[in-house]
Amino acid sequence: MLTVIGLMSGTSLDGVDAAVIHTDGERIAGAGPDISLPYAAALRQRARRILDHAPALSPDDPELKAVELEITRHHIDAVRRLHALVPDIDLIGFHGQTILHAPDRRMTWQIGDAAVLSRATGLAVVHDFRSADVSAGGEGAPLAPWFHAALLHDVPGPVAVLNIGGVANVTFIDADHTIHACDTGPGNALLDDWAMRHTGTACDTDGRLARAGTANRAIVERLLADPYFARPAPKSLDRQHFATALDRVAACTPADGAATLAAFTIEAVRRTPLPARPVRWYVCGGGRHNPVLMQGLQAALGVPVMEVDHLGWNGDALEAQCFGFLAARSVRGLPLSAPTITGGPGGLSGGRLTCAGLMPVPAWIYASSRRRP
Ligand SMILES: Nc1ncnc2c1ncn2[C@@H]1O[C@H](COP(=O)(O)OP(=O)(O)OP(=O)(O)O)[C@@H](O)[C@H]1O
Ligand SMILES: CC(=O)N[C@H]1[C@@H]2OC[C@@H](O2)[C@@H](O)[C@@H]1O[C@H](C)C(=O)O
Repeated sequence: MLTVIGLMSGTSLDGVDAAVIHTDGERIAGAGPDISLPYAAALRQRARRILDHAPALSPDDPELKAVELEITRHHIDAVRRLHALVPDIDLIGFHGQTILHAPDRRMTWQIGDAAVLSRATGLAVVHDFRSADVSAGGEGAPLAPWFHAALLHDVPGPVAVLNIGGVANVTFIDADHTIHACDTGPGNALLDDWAMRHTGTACDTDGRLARAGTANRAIVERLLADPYFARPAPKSLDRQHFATALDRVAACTPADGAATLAAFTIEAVRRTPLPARPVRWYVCGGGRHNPVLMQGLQAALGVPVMEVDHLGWNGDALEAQCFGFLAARSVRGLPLSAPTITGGPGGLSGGRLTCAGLMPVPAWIYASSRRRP
């Protein structure tokens, strides 16, 4: 078993989540402490501008480099705090910040400097988890299903795990424990942008705005006419894929617009084609704190919908733990790709190892059964 710090900076751009996990990339022996370090509003805005302009940006763009360094600094800070609590860390799993995701153009771009993180912490870092799959023709996402399936190994299927982050993604585990996955559609990102526009807050806290409004069903149907929803899984999304949805609700009152965007997220989940009907849905990600989304999902799905916390999981640390787990998979050469998860070839591993902080490289890395893509 390795003791790994997993790091995630999600599409909501709210900050770094960091968590310690004990794992060999197949089983999970336990979890350690976790923390979240929020980005200040100014950094969120700068990161958001980078994300909005990413398709046209050069990798050497000075503002991109400055934001990348600032984001890396937050990750270093998060690792140092956890390392002080758990001294025997073997490895870091560093997702970075996705600023662009276009698998159809064989492109996925996560910023964050793994060499700087490794040097600053003295730890080996696995990063760039999605590129190998995308290069091989896969979606490069979602990757969390590997972790969800490991956590659910003794839970009878069919069940679904729904992650409501900026984008939402589902892991479906069938009765025979085969895994199917895809991004379902928007998560919180549109609601966050709408709330910022109308209330100046980073999200529709506790669904207060949406609860006061009425969803415009005609607009929801038009939004669901996006070709993404007709595509079969596996499939994945860029955070900005549905950005024009905000124009479609522009004439609504703030409350009705929020209710309509919440209904869009819910209806996209309901219409996601799955191999069988889950008997239960377990929800993780920040969207589970929004009661309008949770109650709407319960009504739409017609089977129990509960927070993953009911399973004893830590719903707020889950993605960070996941990238610790995936780092352990990576150094062991275990698959990160699968035809029914990312659409990439079965058996393909992923992630890149950087040991800039270590001289010599720890022996266990060579002792493990690493197979590089
Ligand atoms: N009390 C709350 N009420 C409403 N929404 C909330 C609340 N708490 C968190 N959220 C939502 O959760 C979001 C953060 O979720 P999360 O941390 O899962 O996102 P992420 O890690 O960026 O996502 P991704 O899975 O896309 O990488 C916030 O942007 C907000 O929309
Ligand atoms: C490209 C990218 O960063 N995708 C994220 C995003 O956030 C949610 C959804 O879109 C999912 O596909 C993925 O993250 C999770 C952790 C995943 O890979 O499973």
